[in-house]
Amino acid sequence: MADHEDPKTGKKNKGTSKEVCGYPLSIFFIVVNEFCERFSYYGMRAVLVLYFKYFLRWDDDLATSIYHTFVALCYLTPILGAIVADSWLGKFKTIIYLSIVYAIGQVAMAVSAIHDITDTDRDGTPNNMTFHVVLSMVGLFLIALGTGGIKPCVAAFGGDQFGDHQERQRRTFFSVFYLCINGGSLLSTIITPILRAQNCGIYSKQKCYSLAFGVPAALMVVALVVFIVGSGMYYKAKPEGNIMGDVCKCIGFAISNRYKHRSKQYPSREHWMDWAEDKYDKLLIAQIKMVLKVLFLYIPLPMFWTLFDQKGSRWTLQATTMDGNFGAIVIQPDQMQTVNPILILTLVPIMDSVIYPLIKKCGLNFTPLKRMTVGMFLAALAFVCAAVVQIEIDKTLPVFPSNFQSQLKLLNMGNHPVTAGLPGYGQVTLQAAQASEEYFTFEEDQISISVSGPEMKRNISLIKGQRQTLLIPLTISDEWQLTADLTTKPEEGNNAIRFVNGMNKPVNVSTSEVVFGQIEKFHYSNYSQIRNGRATFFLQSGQLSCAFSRDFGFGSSYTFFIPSTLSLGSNCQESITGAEDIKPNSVHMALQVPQYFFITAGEVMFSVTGLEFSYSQAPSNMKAVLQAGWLLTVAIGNFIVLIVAEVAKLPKQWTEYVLFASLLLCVCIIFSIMAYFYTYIDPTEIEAKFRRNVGDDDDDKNDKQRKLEMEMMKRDLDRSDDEHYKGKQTKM
Ligand SMILES: CC(C)C[C@H](NC(=O)[C@@H](N)Cc1ccccc1)C(=O)O
Repeated sequence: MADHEDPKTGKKNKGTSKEVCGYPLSIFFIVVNEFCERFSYYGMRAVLVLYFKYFLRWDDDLATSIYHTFVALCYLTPILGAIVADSWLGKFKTIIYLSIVYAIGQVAMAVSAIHDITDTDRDGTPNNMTFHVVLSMVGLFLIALGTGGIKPCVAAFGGDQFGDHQERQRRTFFSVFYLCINGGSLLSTIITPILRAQNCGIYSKQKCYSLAFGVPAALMVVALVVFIVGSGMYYKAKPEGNIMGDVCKCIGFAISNRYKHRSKQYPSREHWMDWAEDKYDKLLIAQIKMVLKVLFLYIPLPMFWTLFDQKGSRWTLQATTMDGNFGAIVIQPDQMQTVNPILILTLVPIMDSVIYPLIKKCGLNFTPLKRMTVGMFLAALAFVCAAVVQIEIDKTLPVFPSNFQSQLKLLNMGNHPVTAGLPGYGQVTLQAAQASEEYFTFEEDQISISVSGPEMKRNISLIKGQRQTLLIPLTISDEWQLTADLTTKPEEGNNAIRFVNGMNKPVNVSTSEVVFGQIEKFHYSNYSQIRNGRATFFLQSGQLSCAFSRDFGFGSSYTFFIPSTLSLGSNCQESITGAEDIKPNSVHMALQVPQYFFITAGEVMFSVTGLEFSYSQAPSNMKAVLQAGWLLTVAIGNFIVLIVAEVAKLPKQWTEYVLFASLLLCVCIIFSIMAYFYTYIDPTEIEAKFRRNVGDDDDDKNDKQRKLEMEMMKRDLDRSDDEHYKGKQTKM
């Protein structure tokens, strides 16, 4: 039997697997597994909302709530996976079984997105939507169970591969692990939207969601195979029975025993958990103390994730009000999110090889808890940057009417100039086919407008809180029309475009992608969304057929007017005029880079460190449980986003950013105080001391001596130093 194998079990001992450059070879399989798994998870997530909206045909509200519930579930299930791993199956088997569940879930999603399965009339839309909804919900549930369940196990299992002599390598492993997470997620968030945009199908070609889910499913199978291939090389710590059950019973006993002995006649004990000593093993009590100490420290942490997870929601919404034209490339608002993994891939190596060593060289002891505090501070700073950007954006946003106001624009549909008298604004002259530059604001419910050339006078009813355009007709006998205009910026950085037909006959308008439909004479079309860039519009009315092109930025709204003078042979490019109802976004998306930089630098300091900290401070039999505790802070953070957004309905977005920054700053101060009183421990050392003591039980030591030793150990546990971080007593 090889000397790196346990003589009793024949299994590998910790830190004794084949090494490459001082690293156990087994971790190669673990990091590749993580890369593929994260590709699978983030790739599927990237197209999920669109799948809900355009395939299942759900409305925006339902799509976003199911999406957030799914994400929250993914961070709640780690606790299940961790309990199963630490108490029953062990991490290796848990990862294998839950990965199979996960892969089945991904395959279910891919199958649920094949429209041909229920498209009996072959019109391109599924005929039995229930089948697709049920299958996709089952798929998502299995994925949440799988991804969440294996998450705490994979990180802890990776940490397990290192021996006590490989402390430095283990820390590097957690950085590489984080790089793999972000490498996988970056690639998939770029690739799966491209796959989705393809057309596929047997009977009819539709957007290819099945491929966008199928590739992540395949990657999950690859992740599983890679993990199994490494099987012979892993150190597999054995689960120690129903540890979570024992922990709960032990805590329960300590509390009830303390209560029973509440009278002053009983001497107090150093720690409330010491009241369990009457019944429970001292080692178990020591391990529970370690876990509770860390979990207590985690209480303020969800606030970090509350800010962090707003990248995907609030910040993406902010980007929709910005200009994403970077010259050679145009960035869509949701693509800004890829800045995070890109920065992670650059910042992690820089931090590890330049910044941290430099800080060490300066003689500063930059302990994990200090790093996490700085990480929180940087995240708060990111939100201050977001607030500053928001203030800049607000300056460029249109002023929409309040609930006590209404706004009106005028559009002269005639061939001659007209002068309109508006209460409070005097005389406004409009050339033929011209619209007023701005909206006029009124507080009245009704106004009287007199127009000269031809003479007309009308009473106009206005709607509070609304914007309207008054179409001034060609002749007195024609109808006066009021359009309902937008009172919000168009979504997702698109441009809202509509047409007013000033001709005496209907006209059809379309682009290669959008059909405005037939617009009756003197009527207007609905708004249609046009993406940024150049768009060409085709007009067709009887014999008349022409086209004109316009360049669009982001978030604008235009009303294009088709004049009555347009006829066969007319040049549409020159004849069609456009009124700018909402100006395009003018604040550049590049201004979001500083906030992304600070939040990502914060993430590197907070999350990468926290991952390793959760491993290093956990007792050997509760490594996965503490990883799950760490991930639980992410789940709670996500819930806080929902609650705060609902409760604190602030009038201005920038004030909400400042509120979040201030909350995190307060939490950061509280955390730094808590961290100051935290003393790092070496769980292996403490556990070894307790075990040694149990082994020595047979020796004929007198009771007094043993009691003294136990006392010293207990004190050790409460005050122990972390030699890896300083060598002397290290706080914070
Ligand atoms: C929240 C998780 C505990 C940490 C980790 N996430 C990340 O590393 C993100 N930077 C990944 C990402 C990718 C694309 C867009 C936004 C974020 C994880 O997933 O394990």
